[in-house]
Amino acid sequence: MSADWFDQMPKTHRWLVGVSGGADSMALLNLLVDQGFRELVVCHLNHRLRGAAADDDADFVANAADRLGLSVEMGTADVPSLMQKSGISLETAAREARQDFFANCASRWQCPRVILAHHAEDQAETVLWNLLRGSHGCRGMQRERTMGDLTYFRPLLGVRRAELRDYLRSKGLPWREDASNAEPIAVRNRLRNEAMPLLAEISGRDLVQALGSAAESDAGLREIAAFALHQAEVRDPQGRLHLPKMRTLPVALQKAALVAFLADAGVGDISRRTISCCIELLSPEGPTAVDLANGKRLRRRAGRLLVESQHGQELD
Ligand SMILES: Nc1ncnc2c1ncn2[C@@H]1O[C@H](COP(=O)(O)OP(=O)(O)OP(=O)(O)O)[C@@H](O)[C@H]1O
Repeated sequence: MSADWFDQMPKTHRWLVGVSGGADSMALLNLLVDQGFRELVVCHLNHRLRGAAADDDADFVANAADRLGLSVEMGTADVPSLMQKSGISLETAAREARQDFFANCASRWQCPRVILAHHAEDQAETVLWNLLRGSHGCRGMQRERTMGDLTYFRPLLGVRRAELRDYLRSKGLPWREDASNAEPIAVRNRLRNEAMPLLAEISGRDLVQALGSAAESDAGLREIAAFALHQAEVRDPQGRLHLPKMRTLPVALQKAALVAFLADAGVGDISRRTISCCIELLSPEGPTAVDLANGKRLRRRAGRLLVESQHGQELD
């Protein structure tokens, strides 16, 4: 199971592990211990979403860490009021609360590395959801992703959910079942419980494998594009996009350059539509600016493309 990752990573370094108490993260935790990772900090956030069951999850995780002789970080977040305050979905609020929690754990433990238990089914659902939302490409989660000062690792992206459960059963290890996973409340749950089984039935294909391969191909294309763009020196020393050089590139590479540039500038949700609008900035006769998410704008100025804040200041 992902033996390459477990072999390559330094086992004596400290690592934070995100553990909800569910089967996936319990399997991850025990696999890491089996593989000889010694300096693990088990991090659990109580989202305060499921009353007493959430408190039981927290106790369960704390006890499991204790039995394994590992350090623990327990946090709480008020996800319902976060949703209300910012008008965001439950999933987004929970994810943002977890990111803040991991960032705090990282600074307390002086450890900028977090391991998460996303697996092959999670990857397939992510690709499908991104496709449905109109994202650029068949984008999945990355095995390694740096956000700010923190790097997230997902060594189980190629491992099936059933394999993780089999592993836990074979070792007689318990886990907590999250009742909300079976409820059709969140989009992800509907994709998992309704759309994916239906699509698999209709196509007669292993959908998880097919979507996982699509994500891998997409990641490969992004790597090739990054290499070609580096060779073409499309970024100036300030990191802006150099328009005369951009204009010499095939359209697919122009789009790849825009996607990478916007991602680096922290523009989330880069849709196919956004990229089609931005590509028009390459033409001297086209518009001079395109509105992006969060009040940001992409602007053409003096032969370069740059990202501005809503106050017209250039962003680094
Ligand atoms: N409450 C939490 N505290 C700490 N880490 C979490 C928590 N919830 C999720 N994670 C981490 O983020 C990963 C992805 O979250 P997701 O909600 O998709 O998983 P999950 O359905 O809770 O899975 P699991 O079976 O691992 O509990 C988890 O596998 C785990 O590593």
